[in-house]
Amino acid sequence: VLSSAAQIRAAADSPTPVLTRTGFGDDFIFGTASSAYQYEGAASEGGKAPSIWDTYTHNHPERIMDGSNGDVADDSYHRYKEDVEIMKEMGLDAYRFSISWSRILPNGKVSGGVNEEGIKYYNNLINELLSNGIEPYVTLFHWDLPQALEDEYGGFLSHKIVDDFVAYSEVCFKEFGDRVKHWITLNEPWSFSNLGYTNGSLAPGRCSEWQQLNCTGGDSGTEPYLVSHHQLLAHAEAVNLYRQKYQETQKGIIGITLTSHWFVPLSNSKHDQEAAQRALDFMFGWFMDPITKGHYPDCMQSLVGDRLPKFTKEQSERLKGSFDFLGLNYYTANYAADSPKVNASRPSYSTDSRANLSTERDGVPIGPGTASSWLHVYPEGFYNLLMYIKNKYDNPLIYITENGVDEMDDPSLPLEKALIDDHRINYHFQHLSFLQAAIRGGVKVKGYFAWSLLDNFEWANGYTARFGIYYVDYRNGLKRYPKLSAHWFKNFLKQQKVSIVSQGHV
Ligand SMILES: OC[C@@H]1[C@@H](O)[C@H](O)[C@@H](O)c2nnnn21
Repeated sequence: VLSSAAQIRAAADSPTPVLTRTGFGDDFIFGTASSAYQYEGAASEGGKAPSIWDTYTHNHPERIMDGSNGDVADDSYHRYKEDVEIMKEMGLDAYRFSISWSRILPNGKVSGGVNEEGIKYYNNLINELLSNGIEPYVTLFHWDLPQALEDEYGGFLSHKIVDDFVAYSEVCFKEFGDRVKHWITLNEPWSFSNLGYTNGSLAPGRCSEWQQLNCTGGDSGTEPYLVSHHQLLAHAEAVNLYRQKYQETQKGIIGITLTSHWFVPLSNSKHDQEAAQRALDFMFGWFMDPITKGHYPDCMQSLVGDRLPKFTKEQSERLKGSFDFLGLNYYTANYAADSPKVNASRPSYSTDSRANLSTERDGVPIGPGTASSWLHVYPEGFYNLLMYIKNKYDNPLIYITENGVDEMDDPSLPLEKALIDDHRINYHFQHLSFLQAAIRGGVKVKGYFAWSLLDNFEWANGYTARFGIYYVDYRNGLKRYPKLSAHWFKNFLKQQKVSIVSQGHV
């Protein structure tokens, strides 16, 4: 690892480090990723009913940095043709987007009726992509649960979600499966469980009272584990349905998108090295172990005890191998230090791992900071995580379904300055370089989706954090403008050699 990391860092520092598209192989696809609530807008249009994100942002604008919401977002519901034209002009191969469950099934269930306007929108989007030579990669659930299911039985807190998710998935397989050949059941079940139910920073905003985070109820020591358990069961049943009823005729592949940080021991002590492994198990193994081995990681079973739900034998069998490919989202790394003491009277997912996570060592950040407090740039963690997955989980087929970086929205910046994003070019150059090294190291990665094509609604950060390679002018009709990184990506995709750019590019 070090030799590769050192080699790549040296290459990046050399006068003309270059990266070429051909270095990834002819069957490697490049795309950009998005999600329904962050892009579509038309939140109460076209027959769509509220999702928990509509409710959360409307009832708790104080929990969003700029008090904003996804009512309009990037208005991709109306502007998708313009967005597809941008993708085509850039030479992108694929587009990852999610389907809004409550746009297809307004009350969450088939019995409540299918919204034909919703079906029509996604058919139009899929057809527009295909007619422009762009492959659709479709996520079924990207956190925007129908509010009706949250109201009826607490959403993913209840086992009832499994049947409703499978029924919703079947509507999508039936309606779009003749053209959609890459399905992702869930986006980042870790984020939905941990951020929605441990610290309540995402919808539905639940956590223990003692956290004093103004949550709407909840228990940080039990609900994250219940929600993850039901997400895994829902995922496995949807995959089974696809394989039993649709895969033979539709010939698509289905997977799940998991996210993980890389974890660096805070010191070389054995305790901190073991803490880094526990942190990986609690973030990535929480889901990867069940879908490869049929059970949770040993350290979770021993440290969480009876607060960790158990799989039946049948559920374990259903889960094992329940993916044709792994979608992997990588952004950053943390330091991990052993933290043996916990307050047993205040159990929480965040302390169960006995690993204290941080983004600095002796006051020095693990990497350059960004507009998101959780995101520090650590490209070699990408290589390390990929090699770890290859070696520990039998070298699965992987698509990088998200990788990207943001900058703060700065209303005082003139537009031409706001479009200069050297940091984003260097972020993608470095991560693509480490990705190429991992592929040379035998990791089976067949695609890379940058997060994101457009600036968009960044959850609790609202529109204050910009992740797009295209700038969206929210103060002037949502007009799209290519940032420097869009030109860089276009050159890269057109087989031209690309490099990092010196800071302060003019
Ligand atoms: O925060 C930037 C992006 C979000 O906008 C995506 O919705 C989410 O899938 C994600 N996971 N990690 N980072 N991200």
